[in-house]
Amino acid sequence: MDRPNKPSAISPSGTGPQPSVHSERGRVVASLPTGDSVEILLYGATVISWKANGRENLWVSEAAKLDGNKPVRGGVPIVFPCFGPPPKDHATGSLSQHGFARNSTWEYLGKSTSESEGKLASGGDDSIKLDFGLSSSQLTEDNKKAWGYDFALVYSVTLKRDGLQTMLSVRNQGEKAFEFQMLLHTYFRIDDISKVAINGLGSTTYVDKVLDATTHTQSSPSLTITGEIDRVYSGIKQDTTSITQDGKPRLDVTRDGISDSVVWNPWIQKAKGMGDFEPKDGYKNMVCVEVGAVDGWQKLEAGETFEGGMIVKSHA
Ligand SMILES: O=P(O)(O)OC[C@H]1O[C@H](O)[C@H](O)[C@@H](O)[C@@H]1O
Repeated sequence: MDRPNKPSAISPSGTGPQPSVHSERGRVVASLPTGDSVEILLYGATVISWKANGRENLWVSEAAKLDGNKPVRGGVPIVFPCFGPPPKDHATGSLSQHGFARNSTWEYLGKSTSESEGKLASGGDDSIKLDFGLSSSQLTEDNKKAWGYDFALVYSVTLKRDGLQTMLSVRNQGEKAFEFQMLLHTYFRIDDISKVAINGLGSTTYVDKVLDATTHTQSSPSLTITGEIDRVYSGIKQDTTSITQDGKPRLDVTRDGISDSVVWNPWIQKAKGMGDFEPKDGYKNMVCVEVGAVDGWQKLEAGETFEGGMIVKSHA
């Protein structure tokens, strides 16, 4: 497949410590001189750790399978080409819930570094971009049979000193148009769900999958979570959805090229029902704020490319 970003060696600019990237045993770990780091499994191209300001920002279940047997319960699984159980009468109808991207093994395409405006005092590079690819030829025979389109995904994960950027590019390399949905199913780690508020979704319409699967409009600018929640917000006007903890900014999630978001917390009963969700009271320490294109379908004609992703900022 095409490699849009040719892997480059990390340039030894400046005199201070340099960013580092290690790739071994099915995972890639990158760190900045600040100590911020990101870790990605080739299985699903799942980001399983993102540390900034000395703090882990992603929640991963203690019982998550990291051996390629099951999508990871936590981190940032990639949902593609269908969200949820696919409708039987759609071209994705024979795929499993959330599609195959999260349980396929991706290829590591390489790294590149750059110096953004706020250059580190040490003079070193202050961002590392890691690219991962998945194309139709890498799918299992079953998935190829279930969704026989010629596609190429490139997932770019950029660790910057002021945040994490993830971007999914979907290219139709075949001759037939196809339809898809995509979502970055991010499990954020938080201290205490009872002290968290989610802002930036006011006046937005959402489908409430817990209540009645019908459309509602959020009246309050600030959402607090006191029980199971599974809402699909679409056509969000504000680019940024922010998570506050104890009234203080904790994480800002900015959508890039996409305008839908899912807010999910399984709460007590659903957490109990998931074999790979541990500890059982872990629902108090996580909230999924997922960005994507899941309202209807994105249609890609032959030769077309779609791009959508997020930029997340973690407050100290
Ligand atoms: O258990 P999974 O297949 O990973 O799905 C976990 C959750 O993903 C999304 O947030 C959906 O909106 C939920 O309905 C679903 O329960």
